[in-house]
Amino acid sequence: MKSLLVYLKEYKKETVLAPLFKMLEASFELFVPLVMAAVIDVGIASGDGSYIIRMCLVLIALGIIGLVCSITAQYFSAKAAAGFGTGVRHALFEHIQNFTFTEMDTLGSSTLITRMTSDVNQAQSGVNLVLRLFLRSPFIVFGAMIMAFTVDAEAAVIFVVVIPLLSAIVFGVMLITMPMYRNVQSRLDSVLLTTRENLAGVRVIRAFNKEQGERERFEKENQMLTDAQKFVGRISGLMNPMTYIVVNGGIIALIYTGAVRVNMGSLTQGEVVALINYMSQILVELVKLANLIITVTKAVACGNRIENVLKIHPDMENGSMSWEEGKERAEHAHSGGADEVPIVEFDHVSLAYKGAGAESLGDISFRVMPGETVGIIGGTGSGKSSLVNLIPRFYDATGGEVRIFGQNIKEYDTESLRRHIGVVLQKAVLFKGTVEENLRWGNEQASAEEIEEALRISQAKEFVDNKDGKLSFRIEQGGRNLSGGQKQRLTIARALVRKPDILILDDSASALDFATDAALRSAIGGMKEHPAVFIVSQRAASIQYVDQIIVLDDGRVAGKGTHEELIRNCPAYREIYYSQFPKEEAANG
Ligand SMILES: Nc1ncnc2c1ncn2[C@@H]1O[C@H](COP(=O)(O)OP(=O)(O)OP(=O)(O)O)[C@@H](O)[C@H]1O
Repeated sequence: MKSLLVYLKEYKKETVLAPLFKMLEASFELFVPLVMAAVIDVGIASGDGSYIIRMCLVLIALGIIGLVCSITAQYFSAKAAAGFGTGVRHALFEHIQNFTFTEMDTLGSSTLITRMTSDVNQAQSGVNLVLRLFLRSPFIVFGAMIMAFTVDAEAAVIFVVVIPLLSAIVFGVMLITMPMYRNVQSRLDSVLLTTRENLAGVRVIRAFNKEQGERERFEKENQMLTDAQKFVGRISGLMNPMTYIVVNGGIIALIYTGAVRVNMGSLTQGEVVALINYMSQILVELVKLANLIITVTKAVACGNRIENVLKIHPDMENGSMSWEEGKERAEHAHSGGADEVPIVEFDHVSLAYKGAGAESLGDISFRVMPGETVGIIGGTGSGKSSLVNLIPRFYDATGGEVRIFGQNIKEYDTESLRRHIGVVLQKAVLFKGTVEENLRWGNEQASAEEIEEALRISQAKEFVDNKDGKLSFRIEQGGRNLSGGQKQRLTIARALVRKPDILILDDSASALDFATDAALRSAIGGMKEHPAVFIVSQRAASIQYVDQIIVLDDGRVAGKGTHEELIRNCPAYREIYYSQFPKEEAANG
């Protein structure tokens, strides 16, 4: 939590003024019992009405001044806490943007959402409360004790016994509950994860009649959260009765001692009332302190969870070479007489995901020249997506080397690298906004002609033209007002608007009919500045005519070459091909 306090730096003035005004309020509060004692001992004892009225006016003045101080403190603490929360949220968001896919996989998005929202809110309330109470409450507790000593040292000994006892209870509860709040937060993560999964997959759940199972899963997670909260609540709940018992015991002792000492003539009635008032003030303040400690305990637990995310440094180091620099080097070497340098080269590449035992890719080697089209085919889980994900450096190879223009991909600045790669992922994701806004994600500066061209190549032009408002047609969240095929075509257009040097289509034509898929491939083939294209597909027809096909089987290259070569030499390819085109059909075709 400590390192988060830097986000209060901009609010130094507020962090000083808020506790100071609270202390000022507390100082006025400490005088109230003395004024009341004077009203009883002087005003009432001598029947002096005007004295009583004057003292009552003093009490009202003390109250008003205290209120003004309190409101001012509240203003400063709220300002500092809100600024702190905004700063932390901003830093967390920025930090998460730098996470690699590996970190995102490890942490999971639901815990990151909890940390960005409820954890930050909790830490913010902690800061707000601390600024107001961390000086005020101990000040009143010790101030009231000192005032009690000035009233009557002998009776005040009771305070010396009561305060440490109360402190022991308060701090004891705090120490016990601290780790429990951490547990509560992680249970909250699980509930959010279940909720998110349920909401994201609501159609599938209904289609498979799994509502009951999902309900039970949610209830189980929710029950575990409730149990954890109840348990910690019970322990925290012990604090108030325990503190009240001790304080009321103290008041009884005070009334008894006071009565004896009033009888002896060494204490006045007003002074006994003042002592009881001080004891009550201490009780109220300790209850506030206890609540403060509970809030702070939660805030620290939440702050630590935020800090743990901020402490994660992406294990992917960014290089400094720009795409243009890499390309220039390659061209320079070629014009100097060397062979043309491949735009992408895999040299004995392997990949084992973090936490996964086995390798998902092993010993993969191939070279792709600029403008070439490569097809990647293989059964489900054979590693096709894993392979193409290494090209924009979504993951780093755990063995071997991926090279772009002959340079290790790790030498490149990832931003520059990704600017030249158009990726169309398996799952078409669009954002709420117009068609044009979505396409401009690919390139904000794209001209109207470039957008039209991208729509034409991706076979999306016709359906966009038929939509109300055409490019201004509003896409709903997640693209739910578009069909699967329309979404896929728009995500392809978005990647094309970027005019990439490498275009990766990861099973991104799966929702298109054969004719549209063929028209798409032919339009990509006819592009003026033809990028190197990687087509990942389960359909042999989609990759049959490409320059090079890589056949993957269980993370290994089972074959590499043109369609004709593979039909002759690669049993795995033959099996896939003939399962989709029975021999007679293939022979006739
Ligand atoms: N982020 C990840 N973390 C851990 N393991 C992963 C991750 N992504 C993929 N894998 C594993 O790597 C292997 C290859 O998966 P990959 O998605 O690359 O296959 P694929 O050939 O693209 O499959 P499909 O055609 O079904 O999309 C699988 O065993 C999968 O479980």
